[in-house]
Amino acid sequence: MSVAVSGGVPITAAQPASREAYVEDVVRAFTIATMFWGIAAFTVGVLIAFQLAFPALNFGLEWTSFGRVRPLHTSAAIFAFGGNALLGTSFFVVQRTCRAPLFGGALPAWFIFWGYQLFIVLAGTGYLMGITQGKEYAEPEWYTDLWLTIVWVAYLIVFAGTLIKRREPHIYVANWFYLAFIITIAMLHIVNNLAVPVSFTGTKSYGAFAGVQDAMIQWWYGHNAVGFFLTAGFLGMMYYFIPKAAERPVYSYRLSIIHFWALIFLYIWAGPHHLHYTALPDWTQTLGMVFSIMLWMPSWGGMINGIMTLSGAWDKLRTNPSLRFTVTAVAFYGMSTFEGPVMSIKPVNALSHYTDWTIGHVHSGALGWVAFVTFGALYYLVPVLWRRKGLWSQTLVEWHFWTATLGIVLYITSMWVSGIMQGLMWRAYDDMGFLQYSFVETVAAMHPYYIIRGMGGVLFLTGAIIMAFNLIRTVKNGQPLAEDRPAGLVAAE
Ligand code: HEM
Ligand code: HEM
Ligand SMILES: [Cu+2]
Repeated sequence: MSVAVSGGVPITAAQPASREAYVEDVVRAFTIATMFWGIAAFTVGVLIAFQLAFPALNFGLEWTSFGRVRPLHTSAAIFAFGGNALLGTSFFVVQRTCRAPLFGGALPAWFIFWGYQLFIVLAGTGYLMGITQGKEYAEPEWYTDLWLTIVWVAYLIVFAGTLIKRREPHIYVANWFYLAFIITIAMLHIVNNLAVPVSFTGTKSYGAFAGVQDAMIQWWYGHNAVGFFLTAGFLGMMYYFIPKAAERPVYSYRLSIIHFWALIFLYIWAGPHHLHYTALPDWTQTLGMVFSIMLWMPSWGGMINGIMTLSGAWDKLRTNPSLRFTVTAVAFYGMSTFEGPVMSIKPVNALSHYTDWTIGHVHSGALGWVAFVTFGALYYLVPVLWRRKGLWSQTLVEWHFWTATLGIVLYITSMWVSGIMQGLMWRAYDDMGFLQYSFVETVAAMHPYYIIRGMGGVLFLTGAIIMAFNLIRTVKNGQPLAEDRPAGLVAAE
């Protein structure tokens, strides 16, 4: 079936496959890396969740303290788990929708794979040793940043090169989103990490910006890391894997183009919603708020397009393991992109900022959207890449789905309650005009919610381990496809 063919000469499966083959070994490696880093990131997430409930788990050591392990979690989740998923699926999708093997063949792709893993290890080990720039989601020091820049440029060349030598007249919409992700992340990474190293043999550097300009650049980066790493790239995934699994064309091609450009144009301006009530000029904060509210529309445009692609194929939701996850992911995407604009409204942010409400918002996006869409992609990819008839166990998919969903619900609801309670306790005054609660009283009040969140994390992690087991079994014991389909270039798919 072809989701990508539009216009031009219709290509049929009968057309002889070319001698060239898709580069698939690297995609298989990225798939394994995604699974591996996912479990690592969730495990560290569970650890820091329980550290907040039981400080003894810091073990009194600097290397295992919350302050060092937290960035390990965020980077492992976003860049190692999310990043490997994005790189791997983008290489899979761009080849099939362009009917062209990767530009440059397997070698540059392997360089990107190992280069990216090296970046992850350099970053992670640095954090544990206390090497950090102190910028959230951009913690790695200058040498790691430089290395990532080299790998990323190679990635851009391979991806764009494949698009250029495509054999399809049109560039399928998933690739638009992947390309926007690659280009924008390059720009954000370079500007936010402009720094002068103290020496070439040392790890320390000083950033190019200072004061409020530094804050502005950092949150221009941070917000757009959400917009382009955690959103645009994963929308690319949505636009390939939902239509493929549903065996239906995208609901509206026109909507996909409109919400693409609207998303890109609006996201870039919304960063100041991270700096409400700071030294940032007031008009800038209002600008960030207005653009955030407008962002609601293109976000929901994407959600509608993803969900409506199922119209006429709703029954597949029951039987197709991949769709189950991707469609639930899109629903969570809709939820977190509704919550985000609400939280960007200044009086709302006055309550939510610094509280667990933000943490809940983050994880409804991270667990519900980013991780679920990735799980859906993995359930689709593994049988295809390893030429298996289907997954080893449908029942285990069912178990994964429900443990993970329950885990997310526990995580998000406990953070809503604790976040709003935290915000209200901080601002409560007594009759005499004194603060009603000391800070430590608000910390103690959080305790039960931190335990609930931790248990949610355990469920989510358990689900991921079930998935890994099922996928490994699929590779090892799954029924091979009767006819080993050649990896040659057939009709764009
Ligand atoms: C088992 C699953 C997970 C658990 C238990 C977990 C737990 C946590 C905890 C306890 C924190 C620190 C909260 C605080 O400082 O108060 C945190 C922060 C964070 N996590 Fe997770 N996490 C999980 C999965 C993920 C995933 C899959 C992603 C991304 C794809 C992610 C992204 C983040 C981010 C971005 C932050 C920083 C939030 C902020 O500063 O506002 N997490 N996580
Ligand atoms: C229309 C879409 C969205 C808008 C307008 C939005 C808005 C916001 C706002 C206002 C905050 C709180 C800032 C603060 O008080 O410090 C926030 C935090 C955050 N959001 Fe969103 N959000 C959106 C979607 C998403 C999605 C889909 C994800 C994840 C996939 C996400 C991830 C995050 C993260 C990681 C933070 C925490 C940043 C930090 O302080 O470390 N957001 N967002
Ligand atoms: Cu933001």
